Amino acid sequence: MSSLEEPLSFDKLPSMSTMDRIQRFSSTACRSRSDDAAMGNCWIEGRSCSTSNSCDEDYDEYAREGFPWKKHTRDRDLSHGDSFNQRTLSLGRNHRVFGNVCDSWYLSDQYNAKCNDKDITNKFLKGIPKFVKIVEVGPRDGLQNEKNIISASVKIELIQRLVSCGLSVVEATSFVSPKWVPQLADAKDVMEAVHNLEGARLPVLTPNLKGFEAAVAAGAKDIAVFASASESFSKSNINCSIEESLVRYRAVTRAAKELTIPVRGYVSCVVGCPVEGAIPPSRVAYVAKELYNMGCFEISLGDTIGVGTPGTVVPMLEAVMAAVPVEKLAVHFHDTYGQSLSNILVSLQMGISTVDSSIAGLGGCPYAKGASGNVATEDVVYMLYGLGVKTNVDLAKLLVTGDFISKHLGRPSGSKTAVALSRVTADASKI
Ligand SMILES: CC(C)(COP(=O)([O-])OP(=O)([O-])OC[C@H]1O[C@@H](n2cnc3c(N)ncnc32)[C@H](O)[C@@H]1OP(=O)([O-])[O-])[C@@H](O)C(=O)NCCC(=O)NCCSC(=O)C[C@@](C)(O)CC(=O)[O-]
Repeated sequence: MSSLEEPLSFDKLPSMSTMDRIQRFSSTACRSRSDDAAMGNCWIEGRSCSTSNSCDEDYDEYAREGFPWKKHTRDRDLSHGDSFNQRTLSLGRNHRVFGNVCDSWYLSDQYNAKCNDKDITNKFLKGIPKFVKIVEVGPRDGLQNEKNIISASVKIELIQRLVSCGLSVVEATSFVSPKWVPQLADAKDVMEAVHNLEGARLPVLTPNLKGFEAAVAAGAKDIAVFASASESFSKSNINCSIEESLVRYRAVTRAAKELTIPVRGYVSCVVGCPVEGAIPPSRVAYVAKELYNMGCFEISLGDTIGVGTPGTVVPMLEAVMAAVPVEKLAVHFHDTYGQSLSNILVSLQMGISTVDSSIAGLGGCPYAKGASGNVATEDVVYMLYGLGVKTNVDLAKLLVTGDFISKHLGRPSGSKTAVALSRVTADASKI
């Protein structure tokens, strides 16, 4: 067995000190074009930076950009197509770590050689957006199902760390009944502590006007409402029918509009329901359209129990896209059957450019039996990097953040990328 295949113990997950070691081990932060060629690196459709200064310029250009909500539109307009270079991976000035590690370790010639073939790239990847907005749901969806109560201070630090990773949207908590979701009973404390954080939107879930008012009082500037395409799930999750929930959410969106608070809408069980089984795409489209019509600026389509495959996700998306513009849609996959990344890939190919994910693959809904964690943010960022899609998220910092919360929860990360990279960094430290 090679060292890369050796089982990994939890204590080998990347920590701050491991990342420091990587930084020391890495060569230059931004190699010349000729070096890139020598390494066989491949920037799909992209320009690679020629000097470390040019990398800094690239960084500055991004740092000057407007608020991340706008970034998506702007990036899609870029004609020079710089979709894949080191700044994509690591935007922090002092955190070019992972880009270097990638260069020397993970994206070696054998994995990259083929992507020089433009025909293949165009045939399979041409519909994919150049920029994907990641909506981090770890502090809310990721933690809501945890049995042991996590302190507000850990939640607050988690949110701060996630924002510092470059994530432009971090769902912070839920203003729901503490009897229904005890883990998030501290929503007020968490929101009051983070609401002034700069650089990211911090939406919170609100199931009714009571939750909306509490959220606003705690400083929330973005909210989300959550409906379902399954009657049974609606009943078990929010104790009302789909239609009753839509009535409540109309009241919430009206109140939010008066305060110019943006509202995101979720549709749960878009592929399957633990009670009803398969859900017809037309029902998902109906609920998505209702949320859109009441003013939700974005509709996130949740495969709550993670049963979807590209075979079921594509028809569902086709139905929804006939009712709601594709640029208003997001996808939200749980990884119960290991299908999330393939489902995300087909969603991107169909033009979706907003993806929900959760640090370290945390997650699960307390009212969806059998639901496992969300797709891990680290895995999504890694895949998007490989596709040459910009995210502006710093993978090195994500790894450290995933390590932080996994240690607090006392279990290994659910991110395959985090586990794999921890092996490599452990190997690097032995050299
Ligand atoms: C919707 C309710 C409140 C209805 O629950 P209910 O029991 O029908 O509500 P009620 O109006 O009869 O009130 C019962 C008690 O709850 C209180 N209450 C009422 N509203 C609130 C509120 N906002 N905040 C705090 N307290 C509230 C209310 O004051 C009262 O308190 P009591 O008088 O008994 O002391 C309840 O079912 C609930 O809180 N459900 C939330 C469940 C939840 O959070 N599920 C997870 C999120 S959804 C999800 O994870 C899926 C998603 C989004 O990630 C996408 C995907 O993967 O599919």
